[in-house]
Amino acid sequence: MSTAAAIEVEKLNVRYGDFHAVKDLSFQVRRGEFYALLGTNGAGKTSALEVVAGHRPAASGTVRVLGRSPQDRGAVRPRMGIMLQESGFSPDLTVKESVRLIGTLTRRHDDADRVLGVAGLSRRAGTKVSQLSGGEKRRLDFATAVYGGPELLILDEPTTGLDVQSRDALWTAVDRLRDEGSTIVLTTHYLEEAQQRADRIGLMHQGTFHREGTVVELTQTLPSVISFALPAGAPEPPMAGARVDGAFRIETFSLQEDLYRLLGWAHDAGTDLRELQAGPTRLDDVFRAITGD
Ligand SMILES: Nc1ncnc2c1ncn2[C@@H]1O[C@H](COP(=O)(O)OP(=O)(O)OP(=O)(O)O)[C@@H](O)[C@H]1O
Repeated sequence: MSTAAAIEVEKLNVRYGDFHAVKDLSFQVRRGEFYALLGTNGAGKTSALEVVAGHRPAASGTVRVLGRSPQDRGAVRPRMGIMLQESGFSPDLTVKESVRLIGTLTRRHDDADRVLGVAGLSRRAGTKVSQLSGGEKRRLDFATAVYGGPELLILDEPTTGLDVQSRDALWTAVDRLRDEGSTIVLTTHYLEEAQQRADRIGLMHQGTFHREGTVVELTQTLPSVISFALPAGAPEPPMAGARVDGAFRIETFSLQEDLYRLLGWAHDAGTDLRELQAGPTRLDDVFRAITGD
């Protein structure tokens, strides 16, 4: 395995008793890359990231983080920020104390007030963790993950439960870290978050990858769709397509070309293309295709 990668996972297996949650999963995240691990509920994303974070042992397989074993916490934790789905803060500590404690435990250095500002928690600095709302706890998780501007940032569903402003603030902070060269690994069920930012995406279902690639590589595996309706008595359109409830639905890998042809035909025939819709394949479509829904 090369040491140029931020994360190297090879044939990772995670088991819970008899249940095989992650099956022979292999992937690499390059340094400076934004990598999104997407998938269905229970696909095994968190289980895989917990191994990468050093929180869970693998049943088998090899995992290297920044060239080290994730179990080598003394070497890895100062360089890696982690926001998993469940935080383990002491309820009696204040927000600021919690951030400082994580800094001490991970041996990362930063200005606690700066980080609380980034996470929108400045006014909550002296509040006990037990008195935070769900969204505020999530922001505290984020604050501790970005404390010290880590080289590698792991974000497991970071925006779940956050209001729009908090989400925007989180992405601003992540984008800044990325501009500074940090590697980002994200899981999310908001596919547009990944579609907008990820350099590459791994799509997981039932413990393993079904696809991996850039957004363009993933979406070009499925056709785009052109749909429209025609007025009564109009001639047949120039390309074959399915007819659903009187509307035409044409699947194509040459969207622009076919659209051009269709518009030319409608113009020449003097026909309206009613409710015309045409759009590139979205990540949601690829996602639905792998899960068979
Ligand atoms: N501690 C555990 N004991 C037993 N089974 C578990 C445990 N943790 C997770 N699982 C099971 O392993 C599978 C993978 O769970 P995991 O949390 O890794 O999925 P995920 O892809 O992160 O899902 P989600 O998108 O719903 O968060 C699920 O079927 C889950 O029920």
